[in-house]
Amino acid sequence: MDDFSLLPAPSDDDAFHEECGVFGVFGHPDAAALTALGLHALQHRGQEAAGIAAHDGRQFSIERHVGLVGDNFTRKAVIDRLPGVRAIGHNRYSTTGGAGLRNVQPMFAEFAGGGFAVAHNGNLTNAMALKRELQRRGSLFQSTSDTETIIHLIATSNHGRLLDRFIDAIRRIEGAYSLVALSEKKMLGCRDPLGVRPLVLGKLEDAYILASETCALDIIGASYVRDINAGEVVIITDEGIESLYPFERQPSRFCIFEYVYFARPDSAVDGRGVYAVRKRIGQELARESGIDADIVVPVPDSGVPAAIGYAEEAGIPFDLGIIRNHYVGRTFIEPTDAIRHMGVKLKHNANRAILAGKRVILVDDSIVRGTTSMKIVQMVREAGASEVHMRIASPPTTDSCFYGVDTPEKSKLIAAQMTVDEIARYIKADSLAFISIDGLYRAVGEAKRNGEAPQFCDACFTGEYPTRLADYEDRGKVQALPRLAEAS
Ligand SMILES: O=P(O)(O)OC[C@H]1O[C@H](OP(=O)(O)OP(=O)(O)O)[C@H](O)[C@@H]1O
Ligand SMILES: NC(=O)CC[C@H](N)C(=O)O
Ligand code: SF4
Ligand SMILES: [Mg+2]
Repeated sequence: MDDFSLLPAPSDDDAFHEECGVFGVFGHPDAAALTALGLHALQHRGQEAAGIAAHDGRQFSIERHVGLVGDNFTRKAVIDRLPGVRAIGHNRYSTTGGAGLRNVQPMFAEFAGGGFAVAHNGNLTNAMALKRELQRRGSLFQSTSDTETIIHLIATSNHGRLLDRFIDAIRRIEGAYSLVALSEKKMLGCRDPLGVRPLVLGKLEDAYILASETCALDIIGASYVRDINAGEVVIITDEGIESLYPFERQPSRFCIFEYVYFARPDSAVDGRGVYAVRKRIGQELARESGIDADIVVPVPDSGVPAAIGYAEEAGIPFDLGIIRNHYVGRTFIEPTDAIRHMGVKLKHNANRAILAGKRVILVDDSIVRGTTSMKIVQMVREAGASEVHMRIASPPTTDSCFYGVDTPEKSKLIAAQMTVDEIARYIKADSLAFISIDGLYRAVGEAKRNGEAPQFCDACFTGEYPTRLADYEDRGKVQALPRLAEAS
């Protein structure tokens, strides 16, 4: 029977969740410690689990833990168990397979030719079809993650050298992947042919660094060299760095939502500074849907740069009318149902002194289910605001992501069910406006969206997916459970 668990598990939570972060160091005596720091800088990309694999020239060692980097990779004893000048690491937010330990990355395999560890940000859209085929040919899967298919494709490839086997494998997978891998002699970095997920190259003294975002280079004092290109494989050895393009070249389709929400504002991804893009989104929003008001208030933290841009463009004062509690981890669970239904203000609270009697423009990055916006609008009104206008720094989210972002299924996305006016009534805002898709493209530096050949992946706003969705199209045909019950 087939395994439905390879389909992205739709999030049951309120919002968009993060994806994953990858990091690698080749040629530094503190490789594992630097990797722990890099993963800490990338913690926003995934908080479920983290792992580091290192190689000391003779053997691999690996540590994988459920939980945060800071809770598991700060002790010297842990870093000492990861010796060597080469290491790779991963922060996980699961998109395929459960959150249990067997799916935590990096994944490791003992091939006939040596050990191999791989860390993956993204999500494969044909992993289930490949898994079925591989299982029929005898592959024994140890996890329910999509990433493991890459390992079996390498193991069963007809090619000889590991690099050729790796290339053979990535030519068979579809979807989104930024990979960092470690073999006996090499570190590999690679982005899928459309470059949906980010990956940058850095240098620290003689060491090469690979990271999802530049903020992970900054934390270790590494310099930014360049982005890995869409469809590029870089091979880092003691001799230096080489690059290959094993796919037919095609225009890239970087995830535009990285600029809206996922990436850290102090990062540059795919060649653009995230903070500057977010401010420009706010400016575009103010031009497109400006309204008379007394203050512009961000929904912290993700709404802040767009709100600053909005306020600047509109000439309306910016103020922190909502304060965020920074100690609310993503995993805080309200202790009882009764308390959960009270809509406890765990994360945000109104700053009454700022809001009372004011006409308020609230700026947030996105509306997914509408839960956050509804709570915040109510909170701002209860604090005495005379009007509440909501402005959103992305177009309506109408479709799910299959490329490494954990989104609710389409039926749970409020913008897939309601018009903008209906959403405004639902969240009880005096007015509501989303940035237009062309406004978003202007903010990232394009004149407008090219409808024939969009410059980015924007499928969660347009429903136009840049790849086939083979597993999703097959979803009716398969069984619903992984064979082994998983703790998550
Ligand atoms: O419409 P909803 O389903 O409520 O989701 C939308 C909210 O989800 C995200 O925030 P989240 O609270 O996940 O994290 P953040 O603190 O990083 O903004 C996003 O920034 C919106 O505020
Ligand atoms: N969010 C991600 O990039 C997840 C990577 C991979 N699909 C997993 O579930 O482990
Ligand atoms: S569907 Fe949305 S979140 Fe997913 S890769 Fe495309 S733009 Fe990014
Ligand atoms: Mg938010």
